[in-house]
Amino acid sequence: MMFSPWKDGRPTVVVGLMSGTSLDGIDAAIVRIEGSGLAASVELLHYYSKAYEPELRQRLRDLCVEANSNSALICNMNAFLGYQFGAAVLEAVADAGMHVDEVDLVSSHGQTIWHQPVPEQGDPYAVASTLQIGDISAIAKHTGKLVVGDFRPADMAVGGQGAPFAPYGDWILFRHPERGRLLQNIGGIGNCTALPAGADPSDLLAFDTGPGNMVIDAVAHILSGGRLLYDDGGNWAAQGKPDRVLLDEMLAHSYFGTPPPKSTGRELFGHSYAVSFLEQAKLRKLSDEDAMATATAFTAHSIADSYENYVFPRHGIDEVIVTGGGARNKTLLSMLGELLPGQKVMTSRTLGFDDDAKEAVIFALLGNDFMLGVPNNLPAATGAFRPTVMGKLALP
Ligand SMILES: Nc1ncnc2c1ncn2[C@@H]1O[C@H](COP(=O)(O)OP(=O)(O)OP(=O)(O)O)[C@@H](O)[C@H]1O
Ligand SMILES: CC(=O)N[C@H]1[C@@H]2OC[C@@H](O2)[C@@H](O)[C@@H]1O[C@H](C)C(=O)O
Repeated sequence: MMFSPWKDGRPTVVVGLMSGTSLDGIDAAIVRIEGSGLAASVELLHYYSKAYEPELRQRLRDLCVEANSNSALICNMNAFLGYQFGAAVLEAVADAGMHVDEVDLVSSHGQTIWHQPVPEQGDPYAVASTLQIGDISAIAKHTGKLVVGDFRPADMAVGGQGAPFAPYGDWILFRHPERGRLLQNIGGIGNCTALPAGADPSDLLAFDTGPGNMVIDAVAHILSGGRLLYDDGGNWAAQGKPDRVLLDEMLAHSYFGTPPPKSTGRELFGHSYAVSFLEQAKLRKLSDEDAMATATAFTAHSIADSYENYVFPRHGIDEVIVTGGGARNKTLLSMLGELLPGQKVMTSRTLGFDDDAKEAVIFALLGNDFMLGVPNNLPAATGAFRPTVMGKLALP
């Protein structure tokens, strides 16, 4: 079964949907794509984002915590989010001043609620697994569009981590013939892609560096009594000083000593991590400002240490390009700049690319490849033992 416009080799208009681990909402990128695979070229036509309402965000946060979650809640939310994603597609198209008939495909990441790339030890039933919810049939029936989604399990089924996928788009969007670039996304989790000058896809090195905003957000939320969802601009952290002793304890986490490929999520650095961090901060009598500064320094140091340990020994890097919501945290960026004195640290906006849209653009590319039967995982990034076509299709 081959659909137009892929059958005729025409450019396609795809709505890529991404809902990240920070649980902040739905990003939609409407793009025009020509070609496929790593040779594709992509033009961003419109970017639209819709924040989750606070109650929905809280329910999703609960779904990610074993003690607060159950199968009935997950089952319901899978369908509910499908309709939310469908509605977001229609809103994005209207916001772009386009008609839904102009769209060929919707490609949806879904909302990760569990990601376990390394099976639990000692359980004979344990395998690598990952769960992104937001039913693609609900999106397809709501929008009347073909929908591709549920990409990650396919990579795991061929031995990969099911993440990170960003390197695929980083290579298409940011590779440079003369400059070595290090792309650092700071969303809920931090993930990086090293693109040596004139990189070949097999030279790529990519992995999750650890927490992005996840710990910072949780600490801001708890310390503000639920008033703040994040530390705007990093202003709160800027008023404090990181506690070196606590920071060193945090950086001794086994995740940081594990060489790539590796990926992580709320399972390691979610709510319970933040709660135990705050218990330690209390024992050490840290002020709220110092606790915020320590949580922020934790992300900055985990990123810089990852580069020192795994990237710089292998690749020449000239510039570090930061994307994701963490690019708006000035304190985090200045800490990162201080820890990387030999590097030019900049945001992707400096290069004229709207960093908020990047991940949604990448999922549009992955969905387009799926429709052509083109392998869309990057074994160099995910650790898979072979390339494969990732995704599943729902008809309108
Ligand atoms: N003005 C701001 N100041 C500080 N931090 C901000 C600001 N705006 C956004 N952020 C941070 O960025 C986060 C959202 O980032 P982003 O949308 O890139 O994450 P995500 O895509 O959900 O996560 P991931 O990339 O891990 O899947 C917020 O939760 C917040 O911590
Ligand atoms: C399981 C999951 O949803 N992982 C996300 C998350 O957000 C950042 C990091 O953790 C990355 O591994 C991934 O998303 C991006 C898009 C990726 O696959 O590269």
